Amino acid sequence: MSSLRRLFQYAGVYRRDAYLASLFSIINKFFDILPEVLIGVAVDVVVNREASFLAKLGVSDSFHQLLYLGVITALVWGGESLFEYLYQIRWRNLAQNLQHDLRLDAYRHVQKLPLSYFENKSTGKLMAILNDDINQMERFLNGGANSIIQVLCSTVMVSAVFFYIAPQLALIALAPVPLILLGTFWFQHRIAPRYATVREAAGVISGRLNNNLLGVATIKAFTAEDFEARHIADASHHYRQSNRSAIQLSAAIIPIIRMAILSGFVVTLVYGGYLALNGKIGVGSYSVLVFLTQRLLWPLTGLADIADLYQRSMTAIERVLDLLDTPIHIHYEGQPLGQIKGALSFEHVSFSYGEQPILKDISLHIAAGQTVAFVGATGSGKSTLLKLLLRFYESQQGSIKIDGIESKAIALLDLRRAIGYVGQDVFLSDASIAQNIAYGQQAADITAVMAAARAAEAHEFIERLPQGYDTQIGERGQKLSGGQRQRLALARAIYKNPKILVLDEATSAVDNETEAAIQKSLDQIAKGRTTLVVAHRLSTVRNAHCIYVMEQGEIVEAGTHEGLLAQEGNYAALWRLQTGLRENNVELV
Ligand SMILES: Nc1ncnc2c1ncn2[C@@H]1O[C@H](COP(=O)(O)OP(=O)(O)OP(=O)(O)O)[C@@H](O)[C@H]1O
Repeated sequence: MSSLRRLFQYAGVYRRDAYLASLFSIINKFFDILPEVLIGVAVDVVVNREASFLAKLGVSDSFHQLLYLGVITALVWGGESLFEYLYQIRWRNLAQNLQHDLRLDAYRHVQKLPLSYFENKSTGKLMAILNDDINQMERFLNGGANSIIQVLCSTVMVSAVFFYIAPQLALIALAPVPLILLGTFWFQHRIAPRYATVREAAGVISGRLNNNLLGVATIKAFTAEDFEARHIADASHHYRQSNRSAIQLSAAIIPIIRMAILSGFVVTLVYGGYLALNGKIGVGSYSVLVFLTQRLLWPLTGLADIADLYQRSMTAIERVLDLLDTPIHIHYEGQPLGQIKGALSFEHVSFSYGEQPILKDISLHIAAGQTVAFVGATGSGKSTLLKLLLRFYESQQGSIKIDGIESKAIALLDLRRAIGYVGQDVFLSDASIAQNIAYGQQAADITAVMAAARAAEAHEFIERLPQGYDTQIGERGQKLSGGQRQRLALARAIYKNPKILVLDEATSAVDNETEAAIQKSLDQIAKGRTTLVVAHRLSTVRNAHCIYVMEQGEIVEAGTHEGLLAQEGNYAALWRLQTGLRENNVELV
């Protein structure tokens, strides 16, 4: 029940809707049961005529009694239909509203989680929760909730009629009900973990599919189709197995409950018939009881089905609510960041993703408006340092300051708004080029978009595209070349017009000539901004005010290009290597 309680708490604003929907379900059930009682009254009319129940109410003529009965029946059916319509509308709209809220809340929450969360979770599994699991709720609220209420109602209403007509018989006929309810609870308890395994397995399939669809070109290039198909087959097999185990239990419950029902039905049929034969109850009452046993006990077979649906939905909802309860562990709040100059300082910053230290006691100061570069061996921690600035991760020791303000004290969104970032993995949306450059803005300022594209040396290639700035670039920008994608990412950061520009290998995929052109515009753009650049090609960073050479998480050399050459250290050796190869016309770097 705890999942249902959690769902109720979550759906607080819809409580009124849920109560109304439940009320309509109850009224509908009331009308639904009445025809059986009316059959009894009809039998009573034709058997007892002037001595019938209706005659006692004052309708003495038998024919009039029948007419009277006909009108009541029409009203009852009309009422049943009306309230069926009303409860359907309420429950189904409630399902849609709740699902919509839950989907948005879950998505918003996921967006706030730290990057480390995503590194430890498969995207596919998250997709399974955000999509499939949330959709499960619709199934439950569309039918399940109403069915539970109606089964409970019919049990209460029919029991009342039973006790009114034949209390002894009622006790015997209803004896299986508690057993059925207990059995259903037991079943629900047993099947819950099996459904949890099924949902997990569904998440794994979704994860694998997602991974493979993203890597379809690699799969083809390595002719790994069969290999990957086997992976999917394994995941699908696991899904099938876990479902099989759930099905085994789920399929047994209805036949078992039916047997329990059978006992109640046989008792009413035989014992009730015996009472009628001996004149202890009337024929009309007997027929009402037989019909009502049907009406009472049959829906109880459905109870198992409902319990099954309930458990499946609750397992899914539990996963969504757990996701919503995942602590964010990031301080979004903080002091607002007004207009900044862009001075940066790293003071004794140390960081590790896990056990292994990645950055060790880094201290450096970047004056506002300066351009600095980080170079060095792959894996030495350059990107990590930039990510700490954006607070993708929080440093374990030391502090990073912007204009002297501790970055952890700044409102996170303000901090990120002040920084234009081009990461190593360019992410573009399935939208037009203009929308990608003006990313995150409702309306793109096309003049500014073009200016940013010019600065990133992207304008020419964009103009050559058939639809220019309106060209749709496909999912993740797959219709563009790697270099074109990078230039769009750069244009996007420039369009943002930030005080701090962070470029992590932002031009690694473009040719030397384009890079030189970008370099020229960047020299212009960097004016009045603090720019941090990570690059492997040293020629890109030779004009920086300061170049930091990193090795295994430490800054081992720092200075201007000329200064570092004069030091004759790692930088000078790397420079000679890169330019030496150039002199021999080998374009390797
Ligand atoms: N999210 C992560 N979780 C765990 N370890 C990570 C993560 N990101 C990077 N690392 C590790 O941290 C180290 C530094 O990585 P980083 O990306 O900062 O290096 P880099 O100097 O930018 O390298 P490159 O020049 O290849 O881009 C590497 O050993 C890497 O394996």
